[in-house]
Amino acid sequence: MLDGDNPAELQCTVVIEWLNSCGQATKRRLFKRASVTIGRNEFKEIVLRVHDGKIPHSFTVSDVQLFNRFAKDGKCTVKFLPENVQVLMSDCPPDRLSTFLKTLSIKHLAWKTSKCLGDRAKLLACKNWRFEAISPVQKKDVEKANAFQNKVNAPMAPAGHPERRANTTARAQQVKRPRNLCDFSPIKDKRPEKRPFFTLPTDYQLSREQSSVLDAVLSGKNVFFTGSAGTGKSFLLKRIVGSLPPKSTYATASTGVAASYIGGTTLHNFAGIGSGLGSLEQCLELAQRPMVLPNWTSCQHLIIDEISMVDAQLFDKLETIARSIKRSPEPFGGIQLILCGDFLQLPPVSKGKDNPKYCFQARCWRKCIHLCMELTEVRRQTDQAFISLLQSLRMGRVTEVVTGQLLKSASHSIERDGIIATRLCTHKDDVELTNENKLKQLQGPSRMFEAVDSDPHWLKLIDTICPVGRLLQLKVGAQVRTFTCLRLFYLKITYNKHVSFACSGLPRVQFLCGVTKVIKPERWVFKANGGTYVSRQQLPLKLAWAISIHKSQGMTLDCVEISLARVFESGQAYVALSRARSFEGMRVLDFNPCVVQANQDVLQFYRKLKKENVHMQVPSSNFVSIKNLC
Ligand SMILES: Nc1ncnc2c1ncn2[C@@H]1O[C@H](COP(=O)(O)OP(=O)(O)OP(=O)(O)O)[C@@H](O)[C@H]1O
Ligand SMILES: [Mg+2]
Repeated sequence: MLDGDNPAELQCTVVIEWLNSCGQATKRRLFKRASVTIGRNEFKEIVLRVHDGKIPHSFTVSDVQLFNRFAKDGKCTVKFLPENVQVLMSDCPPDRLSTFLKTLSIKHLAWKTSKCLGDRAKLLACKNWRFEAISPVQKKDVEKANAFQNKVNAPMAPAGHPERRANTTARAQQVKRPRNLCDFSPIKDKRPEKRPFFTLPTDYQLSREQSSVLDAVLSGKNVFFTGSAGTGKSFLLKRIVGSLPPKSTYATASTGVAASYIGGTTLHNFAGIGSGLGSLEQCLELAQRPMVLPNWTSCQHLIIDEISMVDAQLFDKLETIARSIKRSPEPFGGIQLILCGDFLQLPPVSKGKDNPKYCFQARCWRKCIHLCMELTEVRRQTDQAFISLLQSLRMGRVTEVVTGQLLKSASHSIERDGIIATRLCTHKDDVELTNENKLKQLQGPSRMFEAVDSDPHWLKLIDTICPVGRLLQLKVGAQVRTFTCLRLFYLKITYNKHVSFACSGLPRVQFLCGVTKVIKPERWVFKANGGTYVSRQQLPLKLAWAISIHKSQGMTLDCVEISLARVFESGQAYVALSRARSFEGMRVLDFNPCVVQANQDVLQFYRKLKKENVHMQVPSSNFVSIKNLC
């Protein structure tokens, strides 16, 4: 069971170090799992308490340094200057750590604006030691913290002016900031003056149904959650990744593109079993190589996105490997599974097999999954008529009205400002051909940009996970999509831009909104096996006249042309059509109702889940227990 919703409490590994005047630790205590809580003492001062269920250690947060450079990896250190003690926290769920630090920062600065008691007054007050949990951050706390920061940053009043003293006191009270390390208060002088330093800690909001999935995951259950395209499954997965302890959590997906959305790696790379087509013994041997074994031994929470593309045989193999390596008879060796995807989208890749089986048809599925949940609210599209059209296509139902609408869309004029719609193709060679031809048709010389990779040994992995290629050829007028690194791995994609070149030789991209920007190389960092970090530095661009439907799974597109004549998989047409944000932004070429197919086994599986739901009469209609199913 992991910690709940309290933003002033964290469950993590803690080391407390008592330092001497040279900064060396004279005493050290390790708490493998402790709760760190922000509270107040009997004098209403802010206190940080570390408790592992035995004797608590409490430190007053008066004069502190905070080292939070690695907060996104779930690590940070708080140094208490008067006591010369530091508390090192690690393996914190990154999102929770960020909220915790923000709460600490606001409460601490708000407290600094109040009247503090001196040591003598405290002695005279003769109060008993007390620790009470801190109240949630209120608007007034934020206002006080902002007022304090404004005072610190205000220009110095002239000597002798009454405000001079106030400035000086606030500056002196300001949290000490070590060089080259940012603390939890915003960096001084870099912000426009009028902007508040803090706002109420509002995490990006999950819908009610998304929250109930998160709760189920945090309660430790093995969860499979599904939902049609655009219901926010990957959005929620990112939040789940940020809410689990990083050391024991592995975020994976069946494809490299999907993995990069959630800041993870491919399931194959995590498992280290090559293609997974070898015998169980061979796969087990591969999984026990020194570079791979730590993945398995440290993994306690395994996340898999786009589960519809994971083959049943592979899932069964992984389950056996997990039990064997973990030496545990529990399903999946006791690893918590968080699986996500829509089985009515792309099926597992056949790799020579005639009829690959879906993951839910795996022998171990039933014993592995405790809960199946469904997200029902579509977030990608807002037009209800378009959402209904997509829903019937998902179920493989193509009425005459639907056919008529899709045929009509062929005449949609979606090009804007000379930008051609991105074409979604069924086959990879069509994509390459389209992009190459379009580039060739442009006048003028081309420029080649080569990536700088950290380690050629990991080239294959980098090529699979990194959204940008090693070589990028561009010409003036090329249509590209841009990828922006957000945080350590997450990326944001923007489409349909035109290229020219700046004097520096770097491409200048004109965005759809009219803004023009010179694009500089970015660095993508990935975790390879054995905990090594590998990276690629390259321009965050890719040619975007065409993308394959397989690569587009998980994307949202504003301006898209879809060619469905060579559809070869069930769910493929639905994946392509459901990428469009709006019906008006989509043009379907050569539509034929027979390309829309929903797999009968999947439909039956979903029907069973729904039926069970009715039997159980669970109030929330999307909450289903897997018990007695399949
Ligand atoms: N709670 C939310 N608040 C704001 N935006 C959201 C929320 N949930 C999802 N979205 C947005 O909805 C869009 C679709 O979300 P997402 O890509 O996660 O859907 P999905 O279910 O994974 O779709 P697919 O099955 O196609 O992969 C994204 O633009 C995402 O940012
Ligand atoms: Mg998704």
